[in-house]
Amino acid sequence: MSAQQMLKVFVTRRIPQEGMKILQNAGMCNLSVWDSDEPVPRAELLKGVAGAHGLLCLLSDKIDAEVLDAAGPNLKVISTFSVGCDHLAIEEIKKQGIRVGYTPDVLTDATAELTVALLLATARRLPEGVEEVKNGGWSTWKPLWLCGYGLSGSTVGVIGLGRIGLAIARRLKPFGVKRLLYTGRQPKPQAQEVDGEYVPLDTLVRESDFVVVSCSLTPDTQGLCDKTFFSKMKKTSIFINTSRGVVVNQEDLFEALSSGQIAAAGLDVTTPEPLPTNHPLLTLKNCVVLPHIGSATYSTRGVMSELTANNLLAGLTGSEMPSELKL
Ligand SMILES: O=C(O)[C@H](O)CO
Repeated sequence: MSAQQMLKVFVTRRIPQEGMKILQNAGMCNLSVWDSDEPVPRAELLKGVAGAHGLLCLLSDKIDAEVLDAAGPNLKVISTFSVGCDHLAIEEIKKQGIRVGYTPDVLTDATAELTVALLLATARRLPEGVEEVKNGGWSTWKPLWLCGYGLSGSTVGVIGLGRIGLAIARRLKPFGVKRLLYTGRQPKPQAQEVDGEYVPLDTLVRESDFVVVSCSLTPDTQGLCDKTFFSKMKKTSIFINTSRGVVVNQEDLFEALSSGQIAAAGLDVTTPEPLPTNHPLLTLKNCVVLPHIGSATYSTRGVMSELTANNLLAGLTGSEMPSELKL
């Protein structure tokens, strides 16, 4: 391709080299990269995207009408380095005939593993235990010290038995989980594999010892876990969220945790991200907060990078994408 025919691509962050190599070797992209580990400032995003044919973005970039306007009519494809697409103004994007690539499947295992790790860390109070060892709080073995809750014989409720929800359920079952409840828009045939019982949300919340949120963020799930929701949970139950922070009303969660309405919570996602270090949730011993690391294994991030690059190239050439979001 001649220099004039090269297609402009704006990449909003430094991404793993697997994807960068694919873009560089394609020989059709005039690449402009926000070469930093930190998010691109809004003004730079608007400047960088101007005239672009392709945009490779992250979940921390809000891609709305303003960005699409700044990009102009060349923009053919947006490829996001994420499975979640709630940062994209889908209706606007669809109206403008822009294709969207995303990264389902490749991060399912990593995210499910992290969810199990977070659930166990929260239920068995691992961060508290580690802290006590360091600060001299470990005086001797005591019968009731640092006791938590186990999965054996328990009821687990998964909100959203999609790819990741099912992978979580699959991993939890061998811990001796007695009942596996799930909710969602409709029953899923694949739930049979984990003996999943499709129940109304109200039943799931009331009967589960562990409530695991694994749904996508939609208008229906935004703020789903609120005061009423927490008030129905058992006092001994554990709440886990590895989907999106906005699914939870954090003030209501704080109240539920600090009043003893529920036993503990483990969150890999919050609102905002990062959660300010003076946030009330961080003052609670029974709340374990991680910095959105569900998919953070080296290999997963490498494969996500590859897939994001291949989606982008397919969008630029008008061919079939490995993973295209159906708009
Ligand atoms: O949407 C995603 O991809 C996850 O939240 C991070 O990998």
